[in-house]
Amino acid sequence: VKKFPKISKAASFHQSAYVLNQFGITNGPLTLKSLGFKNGNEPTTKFEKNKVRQVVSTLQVIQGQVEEVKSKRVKVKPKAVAFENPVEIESAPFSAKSFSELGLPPLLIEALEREGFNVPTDVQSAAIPTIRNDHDVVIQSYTGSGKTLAYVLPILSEVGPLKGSPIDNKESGKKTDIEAVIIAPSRELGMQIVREIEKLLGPENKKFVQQLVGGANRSRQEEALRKHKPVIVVGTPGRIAEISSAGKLHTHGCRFLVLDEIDQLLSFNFREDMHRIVEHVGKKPNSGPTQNSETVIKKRVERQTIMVSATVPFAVIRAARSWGRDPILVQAKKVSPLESVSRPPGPVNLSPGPNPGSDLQQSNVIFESLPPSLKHYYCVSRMQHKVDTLRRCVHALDAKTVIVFMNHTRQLKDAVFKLQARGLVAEELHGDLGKLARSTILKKFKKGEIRVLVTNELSARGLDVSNCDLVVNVDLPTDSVHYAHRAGRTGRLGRKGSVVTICEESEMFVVRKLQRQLGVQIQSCEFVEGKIVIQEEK
Ligand SMILES: Nc1ncnc2c1ncn2[C@@H]1O[C@H](COP(=O)(O)OP(=O)(O)OP(=O)(O)O)[C@@H](O)[C@H]1O
Repeated sequence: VKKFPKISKAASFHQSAYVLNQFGITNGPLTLKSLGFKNGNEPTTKFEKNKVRQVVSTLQVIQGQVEEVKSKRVKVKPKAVAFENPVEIESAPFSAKSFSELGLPPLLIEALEREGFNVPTDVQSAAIPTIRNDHDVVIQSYTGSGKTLAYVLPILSEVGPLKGSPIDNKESGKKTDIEAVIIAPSRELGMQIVREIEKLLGPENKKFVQQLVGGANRSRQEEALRKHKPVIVVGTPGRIAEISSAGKLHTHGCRFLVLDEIDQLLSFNFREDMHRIVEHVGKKPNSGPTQNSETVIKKRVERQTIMVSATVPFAVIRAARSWGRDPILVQAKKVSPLESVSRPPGPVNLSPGPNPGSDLQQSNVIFESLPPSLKHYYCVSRMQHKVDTLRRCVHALDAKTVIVFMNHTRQLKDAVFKLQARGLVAEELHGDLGKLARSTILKKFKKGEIRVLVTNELSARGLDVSNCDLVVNVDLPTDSVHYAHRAGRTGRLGRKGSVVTICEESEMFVVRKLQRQLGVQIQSCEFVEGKIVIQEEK
């Protein structure tokens, strides 16, 4: 290996990249240029310098691997870096103070300001430049940290009416192809993403995004595709695959494919539809590859794949490697090659078996998935007293907006009946209700007209009710991934929130297991005379 004198951070970066190249373990397009530095020159701004520092330290970990392999003179093979030794970033090099620092177009910044979004969250600061520089990514950060805008903003900066100046956009109105496909596992989540995009587009440009979720009228959706010619579609896997197979949705030239809640999209019931989607969306090359010999960057001819979730079990890493092109793992204060993530210790089912989520149960949740501001408690109660304990819990914590999780619809309905009988404004939300009833209840809950929403796993993922201050598990979640998503309905975007799990004595071992797997303290508590009493653990 040729030795390079250490001149500067940028040069050191090139050295790392060069060494890695020699061993054939470059992480694809992770170069200065690819991260947005003009011509790969020495970075000048503070933001650019921070980026280099971060990328250098990321690559140094891999370089360390190379050195180790070299000294042992064994066959060089990409080797995953154990995650116990992650790339630590001292400060937050990607924390931008404003959206304009991230190079978003002026019209988009105007729209953000109009909607009251002034400062990007950490994960947005990290994800936006990485996606804008053409990388496939896995975005992982805790619930409620703003992952939706982390991918929506780079898409809107390339696609639709907000991408350029008003003058440029006279032309862009004529574009008719689908340019971004966003997949979400549930109708509710899909609609929520659509609303987030519509808010930014404004009433006059709403038609640029179209929902294609299941449970809604398919012919109306097809009619809207024909009539409005949207550039972004958001939908559930079944409906998108269905309309695409019928030849009514043309996505071959699509530039972005987003898989939101990717770990859930990997479950068995979505398998066929997901297969069709990843095989078809953006698969038609629109121009031949061009290669720049200096920087070894290939111009992208296929879609850019963006995969998102708060929980990233190893199954996601595997899927991302096969569906994405050298994907990069983007977290709140860290950007690293996906290669640096190794399989967590313990048994992991590597074959995509028939058991949905078997991987989720067997492999650890390998990243922080819970907001740090959350407080976790558990309270022991007999089965027949659980609803009464719930009621006392709501009063003791003086919670105003409460989401309660239960596992079985019949018991869920009973619980709502009991709460209402005791004077609490409570409603049920589950899959047995019609779609109209579901959206009406959700709207009322978001407006604060319902104090306690009793629901099941349907609402665990992605549901964004910003002022939810308490989550209660009346039935235990099936595993730590489900706990994380349920808990994440509160404490959104740095707000305070509490999670209370009501369990029987015989279930306490499950709570301890959750505590270990998630790396959080779940304190024992009781509700006495309208107050919460926290008990010291023996
Ligand atoms: N930069 C920002 N400034 C203010 N509010 C923001 C910003 N980014 C996102 N939000 C708001 O924060 C809330 C949470 O965002 P979002 O739903 O995207 O979180 P998430 O990380 O996807 O959560 P989950 O993992 O639960 O799906 C939303 O109401 C969103 O509008």
